Amino acid sequence: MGARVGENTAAPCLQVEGLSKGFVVNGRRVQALSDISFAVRSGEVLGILGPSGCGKTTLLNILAGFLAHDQGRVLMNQRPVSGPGPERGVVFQEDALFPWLTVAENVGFGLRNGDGRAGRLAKVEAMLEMVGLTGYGRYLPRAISGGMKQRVALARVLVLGPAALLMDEPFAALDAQTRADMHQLLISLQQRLRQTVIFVTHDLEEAVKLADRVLVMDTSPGRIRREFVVELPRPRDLDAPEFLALKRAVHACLCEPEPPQS
Ligand SMILES: Nc1ncnc2c1ncn2[C@@H]1O[C@H](COP(=O)(O)OP(=O)(O)OP(=O)(O)O)[C@@H](O)[C@H]1O
Repeated sequence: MGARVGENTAAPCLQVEGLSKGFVVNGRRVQALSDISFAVRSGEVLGILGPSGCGKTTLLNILAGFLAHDQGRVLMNQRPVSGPGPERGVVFQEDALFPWLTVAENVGFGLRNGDGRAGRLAKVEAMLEMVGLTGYGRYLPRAISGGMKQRVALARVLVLGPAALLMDEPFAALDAQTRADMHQLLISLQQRLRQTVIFVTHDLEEAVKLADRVLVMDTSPGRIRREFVVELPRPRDLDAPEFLALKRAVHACLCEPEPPQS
């Protein structure tokens, strides 16, 4: 078995056991993921860090149920994941909003009619307030900035109350200041909602800044190399010696040569 981490959990929200996935490209098999195992506690923020091509998106797509795996299993609240489900909300790098719908309509899109119109509007308003977009409900996506679009994308998922939020490099396309603002937003949302979050990134600082635990991945095939527990209070002081020491340790891990393939 590969690295197995996060087992000291009372009630795992999400469990991944012995997960492998390959693709056939031009008649050649590419092993994207090999024997990945980890667990995520309810309310935990897990960062999955690795270089381009290590299988981060493939892993997230499997957790989301968009992609089938070859071996192993994924359990969400003890039930096998066999496709997409409302208990797993996904935010992508690109905002993927409906351009013809307003901000409020985008956020309310997945809400069920059972809430009634007033109930839906109230939920949407509350969520817009939570992501700092009060007053922007009537705007179309083309009239707001990239960072605001990502806030809408986040609100659209969170309004459905998912048990786990899955994020695929959600801030990679944003400029540095907007990215820092989004980090702040995610930290405050997580503190308010105690939301379970799993995000993949190739940005070392982002991983150490946001996560309770960071899993560092190997490439070819994608495997978990090591786990780092981040026991630093939030919001994290990026200049604190403990933060810098952890960043150095994660960086050194990323720079280690890949182990020989078995
Ligand atoms: N649909 C696919 N068909 C064939 N090969 C694929 C497919 N999706 C991913 N791969 C291969 O699987 C490996 C992992 O790709 P993946 O996109 O998951 O990595 P990543 O870590 O997310 O990379 P990046 O950070 O560049 O987005 C790569 O070798 C990639 O070429």
